[in-house]
Amino acid sequence: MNLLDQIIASKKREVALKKRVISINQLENSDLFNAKTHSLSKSIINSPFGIIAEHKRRSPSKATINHSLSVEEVANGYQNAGASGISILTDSQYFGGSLEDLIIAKASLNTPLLRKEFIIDEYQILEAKANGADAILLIAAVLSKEEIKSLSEFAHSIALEVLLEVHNLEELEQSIMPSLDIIGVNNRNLKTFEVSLQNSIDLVTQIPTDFVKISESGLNKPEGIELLKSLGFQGFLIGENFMKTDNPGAALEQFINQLKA
Ligand SMILES: O=P(O)(O)OC[C@@H](O)[C@@H](O)c1c[nH]c2ccccc12
Repeated sequence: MNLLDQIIASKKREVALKKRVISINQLENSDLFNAKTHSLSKSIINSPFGIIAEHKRRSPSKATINHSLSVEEVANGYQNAGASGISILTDSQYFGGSLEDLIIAKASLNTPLLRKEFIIDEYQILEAKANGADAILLIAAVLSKEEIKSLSEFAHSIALEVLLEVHNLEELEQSIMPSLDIIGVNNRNLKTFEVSLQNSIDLVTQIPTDFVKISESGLNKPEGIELLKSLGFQGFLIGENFMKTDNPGAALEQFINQLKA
């Protein structure tokens, strides 16, 4: 079993347990559930570089990245630096995140928030809304076409946008459908952790124009962003490059300044 299979197997157990602790009714009655959402896709297109900056304490491929800063500090730093969106990893077992991180980020921000999670069940989409997310991630590598359809339509029914992550042409062709807002090409293969910008370069022309296009993972050089932008990407999801510093917000600001230069 590869790591991605292990993550999904433990996610299934986690969701089953959580359903017994917090009911759907409780989620739907939470204050944030009925709060107005902000459009991540619009925020990306309305900005010259559309950077979604990620809060990420650790990852299976890198172990510790940054455990010393509060999510509040990181998220505020990102917002002040001009992030178009902020991605909050909520998986605890492999990434050291939590839904509480999302609530804390939401409390001080008006930048669109992405719940970064391995979503396999509608329950997690309700949780995303109840904890302040504006958008959810769906990963094509772990979902069937039918699942992507029903989960994305469900997200739209509660005013959340959907980022679909693909890693190769097969995944893209199988899963493209109108109920998606943003298509993200992951440069990291979640099964082997290999990173290559070539994934983004190869797939960009295959993504229909009606979707916002973003490139994800392993991005750490302004030149890479400029190249990908010239090929048609409108947004960029970046975590480790900022999180590995003592001041992720300042690192983002510096990165954006280099892009403008
Ligand atoms: O830290 P990086 O290399 O800049 O990558 C950010 C983001 O793309 C990555 O965390 C990610 C992309 N898809 C995911 C799916 C699950 C967990 C994490 C991810």
